[in-house]
Amino acid sequence: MSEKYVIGVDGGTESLRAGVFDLQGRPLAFASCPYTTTYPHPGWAEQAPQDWWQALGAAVKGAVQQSGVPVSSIAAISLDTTNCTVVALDEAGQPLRPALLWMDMRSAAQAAQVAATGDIALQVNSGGAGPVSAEWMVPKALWLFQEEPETFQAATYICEYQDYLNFHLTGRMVASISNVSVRWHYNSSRGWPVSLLEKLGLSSLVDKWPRDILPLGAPVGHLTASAAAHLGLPEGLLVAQGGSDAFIGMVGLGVVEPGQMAMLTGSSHLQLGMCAAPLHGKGIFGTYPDAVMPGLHVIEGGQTSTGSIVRWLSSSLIGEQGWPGYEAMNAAAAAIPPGCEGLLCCDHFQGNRTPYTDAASRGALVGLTLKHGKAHVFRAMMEAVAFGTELILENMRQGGYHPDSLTLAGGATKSDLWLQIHADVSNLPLRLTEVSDAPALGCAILAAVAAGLHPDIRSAVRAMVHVSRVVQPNPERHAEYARFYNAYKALYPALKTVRLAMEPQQQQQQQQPQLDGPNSSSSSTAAAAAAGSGGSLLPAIISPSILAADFANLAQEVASVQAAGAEWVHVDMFDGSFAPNFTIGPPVVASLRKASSIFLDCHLAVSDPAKYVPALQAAGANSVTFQIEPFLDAAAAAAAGGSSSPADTLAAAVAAAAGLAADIRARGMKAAVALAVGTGVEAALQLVQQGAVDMVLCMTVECGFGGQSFQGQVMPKVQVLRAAFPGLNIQVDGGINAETARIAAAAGANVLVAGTAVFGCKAGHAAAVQQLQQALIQEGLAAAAAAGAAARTSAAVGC
Ligand SMILES: O=C(CO)[C@H](O)[C@H](O)COP(=O)(O)O
Repeated sequence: MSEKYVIGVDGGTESLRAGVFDLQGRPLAFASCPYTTTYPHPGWAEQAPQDWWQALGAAVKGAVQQSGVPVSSIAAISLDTTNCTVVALDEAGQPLRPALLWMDMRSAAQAAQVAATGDIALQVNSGGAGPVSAEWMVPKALWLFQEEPETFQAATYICEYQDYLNFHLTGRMVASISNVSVRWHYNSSRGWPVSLLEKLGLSSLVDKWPRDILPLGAPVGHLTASAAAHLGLPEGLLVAQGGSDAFIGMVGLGVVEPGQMAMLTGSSHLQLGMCAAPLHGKGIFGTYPDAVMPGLHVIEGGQTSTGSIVRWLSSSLIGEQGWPGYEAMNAAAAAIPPGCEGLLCCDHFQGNRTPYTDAASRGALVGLTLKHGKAHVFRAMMEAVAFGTELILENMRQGGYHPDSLTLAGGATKSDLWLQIHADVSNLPLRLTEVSDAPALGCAILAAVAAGLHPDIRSAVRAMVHVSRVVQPNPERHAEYARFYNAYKALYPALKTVRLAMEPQQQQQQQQPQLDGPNSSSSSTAAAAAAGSGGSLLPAIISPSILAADFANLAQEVASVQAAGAEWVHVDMFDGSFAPNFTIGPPVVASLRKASSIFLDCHLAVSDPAKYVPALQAAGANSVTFQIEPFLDAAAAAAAGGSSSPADTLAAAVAAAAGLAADIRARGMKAAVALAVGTGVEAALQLVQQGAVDMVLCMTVECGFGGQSFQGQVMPKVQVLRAAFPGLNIQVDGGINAETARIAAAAGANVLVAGTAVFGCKAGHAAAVQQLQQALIQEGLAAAAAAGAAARTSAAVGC
């Protein structure tokens, strides 16, 4: 059989690049063709689809010509594009207006409307905590619907750059599973986000989307005569389905097995990992089922400014005259020890995508002295980017995803020093592959699979992706970086406080509730960071208790408090035995889960909590809190009449409670322990010390009924826990209102459960949630100011 070749096309932001590859993945030739982006208004970014088509023809012809291979030996072509780049097309596929490029931000208001629906489809934005990005399909289509209704109505198709090209190549309108899963809120088990669109009054959008969704590497069709003439290829040539550029890059990097993670570096960093099971959580985008490999899920993290910071340093700050070149800078920076002799950088020059999802966050250089030079700044920036990556990975690990390696493509691979810093900080091997143009190779792989030249994607990857180098982490360096990484983690909450202090009052009010910590499912505030948490990423969370809600309208009540800014709801489950009331069981939790993506914070104030844990898992609970008293009572009963010391009895209770907590966690839920008003703090201290629980609930009323008065005598327990564990989630529940919230926050609580104060608030749920958030924020800011003053005083004394 004569040699066969495939073409991979990467439709990027600025240009389209085509490559001709052999079946071992070796590129024979590449050709690129640029196109123009226009910015008609601030935040808008548009491209002309006709330009893409011209660029495709020119680049493919150029690459084939340069490769020298006969066109008859080309077996298939596949392409990826930027995403989500939205086009509105008529029946013939002609654009009705310029395309809204992926980075187009005009639909920010629509994105907020999408987020306010609280629909289950939004699970892929930080586990439902959002925010929704204006870059994505539904906000962009909603903008067209609201702002250009005539275009929306006239459009036969509202789809992607990808779909436009495939339609003109083959005459077939199909979507890629990759694009629709990652940016259209499509879910391969639930289908189109029908309930989301219904809530937006946008149900007609589904009819404008391509009807068929193809997996990667599936045949789309064959080149039409006119397309073949345009590309200089034979009519009838097979076209294989590609998808979103970065996600196809995963294939080109050989990232197709669970645990593997791709890191695409350039002006930004994108982390894309393969997971065996679905996973959702704060600060995590995805997981997207089947988006790349059938049966696997893709997890996504991202840093908005990475290579761009280094470029800013060289071109804007230092300038051509003073910049000795990357080689010299790398050599000088390599001679500086980890931690840059006290210089620490925050890489958020363009905000933070994950884990904080805070567009307003900003960069910083902290610890500057007259000794520091440009090589220190250069290294501090590289370290900051590596710390930012590690924070994303740490957040993913806490959610249950453990990457085993990073496979890199892009600009960062040019610096050996930067690679080693990444490997050391994250303690992971870094793999580099022979073909750095991973998206184009990914397309070539998909083309080869569609043509039957390799049996499936995995085999094709084995044959066509070759690891050229592995950078191993240095465990000693990893340990050395721990201190600086922890300092980096303290930067975001500290800088947020500084930023708020610099902003006008009104802006502060708007921003404070968005101070998100990555490891919760909540809005968070500066309060916890300032309340003695030592700069940890502790969130501040409002968890309205549905005990005070209208039980006949629970779904609406929950949607309403979520829209009001609460990202947890507290579900009190009393059995009439432990607590003198009989409330809700797992079936209600299951119904709530169907209706909402909100974080379900379930409190089992029952005599036998273990009995309900499997049912709560099946129901979709996110967190299970159990009372410690049944364990204390059981241990005391077992010890009665024997010779056990009180310490032994306590240890037995703690061991049994830790066993239940482990079971809860093994089932994928957070585990928490609750203390009744009169119960001492010792067992909780031991459970936290052992790392057995994620949160301690200090009840501030006796369990049973809402509407009771806050019992302030509980606060010393909160203070003891906070002093011992700065990073612990401490919840208070009972009689919490704006006034008592301040007392609890000042003591160190960062998770407030409030029933009557939220559901009984005459001014509405939003006003109630905001009041509670403000109480936390003001306590936090006051504490931060005090901490800052103390720090300034000691520095002055030191002088
Ligand atoms: O657990 C509870 C009572 O056992 C309730 O969650 C708690 O009391 C909240 O209600 P309120 O804010 O009305 O006091």
